[in-house]
Amino acid sequence: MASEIASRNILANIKTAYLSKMLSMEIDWYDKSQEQYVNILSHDLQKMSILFDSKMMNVVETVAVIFFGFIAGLLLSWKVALLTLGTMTITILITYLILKESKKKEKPQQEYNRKCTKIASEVLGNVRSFAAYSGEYKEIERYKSSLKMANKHRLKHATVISAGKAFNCFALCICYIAAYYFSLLIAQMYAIHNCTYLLGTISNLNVAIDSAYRVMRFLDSESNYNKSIEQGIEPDTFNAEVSFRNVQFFYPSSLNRKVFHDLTLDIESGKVTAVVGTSGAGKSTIVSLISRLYDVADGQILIGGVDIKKLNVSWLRNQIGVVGQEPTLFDTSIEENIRYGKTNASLEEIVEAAKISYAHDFIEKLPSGYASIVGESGIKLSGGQKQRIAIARAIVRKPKLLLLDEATSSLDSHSEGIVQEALENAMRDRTTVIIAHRMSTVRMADVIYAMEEGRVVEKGTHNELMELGGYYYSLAKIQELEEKDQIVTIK
Ligand SMILES: Nc1ncnc2c1ncn2[C@@H]1O[C@H](COP(=O)(O)OP(=O)(O)OP(=O)(O)O)[C@@H](O)[C@H]1O
Repeated sequence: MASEIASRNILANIKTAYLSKMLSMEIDWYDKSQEQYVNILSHDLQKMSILFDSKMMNVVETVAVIFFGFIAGLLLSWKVALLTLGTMTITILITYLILKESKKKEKPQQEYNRKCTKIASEVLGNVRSFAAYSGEYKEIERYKSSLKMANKHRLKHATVISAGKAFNCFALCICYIAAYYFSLLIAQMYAIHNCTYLLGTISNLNVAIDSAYRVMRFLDSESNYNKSIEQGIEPDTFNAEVSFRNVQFFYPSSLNRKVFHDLTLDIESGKVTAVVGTSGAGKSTIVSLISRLYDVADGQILIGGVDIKKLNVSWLRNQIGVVGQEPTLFDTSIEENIRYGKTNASLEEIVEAAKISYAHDFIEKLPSGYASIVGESGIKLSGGQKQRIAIARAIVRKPKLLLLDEATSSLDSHSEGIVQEALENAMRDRTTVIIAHRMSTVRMADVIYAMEEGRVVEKGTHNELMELGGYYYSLAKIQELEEKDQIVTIK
């Protein structure tokens, strides 16, 4: 039993360390190797657990049986028949009770295991969102506590089963030994049974050792992200002025394709800057670089005049609010979903953020209000409602810089209207960068950059660029035609 407790704890620690390690990796690592390591999480950790399987503990039981065998042998004489009958009756009764109790204990254990799997898949599937909100540590804690609870219940369950097994072994010994007057035979039979089991698992053992080797090698590998979390300066104030200076960039997973050759652009503090362009022009990459999910290959990104590489990553991300195309909601309450933006936010702050993002009214109408559970990936809410919660999450931290990456593009025109209003409310008195396909969402921007294949081809206000009659103008006209086409098709 003690070895069972120890082995389960070791396995739980390895699982937590593995998830923590994955979350401590740079985003580019995810682009390259996440799939491979998720496989390890689901495959190798599973296989490796054979090393900690309770059946392996039968070796311990064998020793116990031999011991009890000798004790029982000493007791034998004229009471054999009575002893056998009595023991059998008690055994059946105890087995029934143990089975009943073990069923009860198994349920919570399974529930916590399911919770662990859910947390791991939520976290790994939305790693960019967690990085943006520095939420990985909170998740590791959640995973750890669920794993701890699963193990606690597993141990309760194992205790009941082990107690039953121990009693049955004892009872069996007494019965058989009493019948045959030959204790060692039974002990040997049991030992042979366990050896047979060990032989049967030899091939699995090889797989388990192999898997354990891979898991340990990964845990031993170096993670460069941790260093940057601890390093870097944290200026007293955040000046939301961003400058891209001759930036060259390629994604680590496709080194042969440069996204930016020589990108220079300025985001002025307190203004709304929009970036438009065809698909693949590099618009979203700008958002990833400002959040420092990746580092530039050459050139510089300056924030408030300081090279982004000199700033502390967590501090930087805490100053930024990001709203992406697909809102990432987690299967917890609305309140907790908004709190992801600021871990220590009070309920008042959460309500205030929800009011700004026009989410408060619909939240209040839900039966449990802010305590309503949103379901897996926010399934219980509409697209527009989810996006308004995502906006509340982005602004609860009162970010100096707001990055909106196609924040309305996945919505239908009805939801788009209200979300657009919520965004305009959120943008007030903030430096904002809008990445958008649709011209309607960028008209009001102070500056618009039109991009094509990683280069800025035009810069100006909507009116200036329309008058210019160039790239932006043609994008706007194409869109106008497409929208008309859609209206005709719908009619
Ligand atoms: N994680 C990644 N790994 C490798 N290449 C990527 C990655 N993300 C984007 N790219 C590539 O980088 C280029 C710029 O992508 P980006 O997403 O910035 O474009 P975009 O202008 O935002 O496009 P869209 O409007 O379709 O979202 C594209 O060629 C894209 O295929």
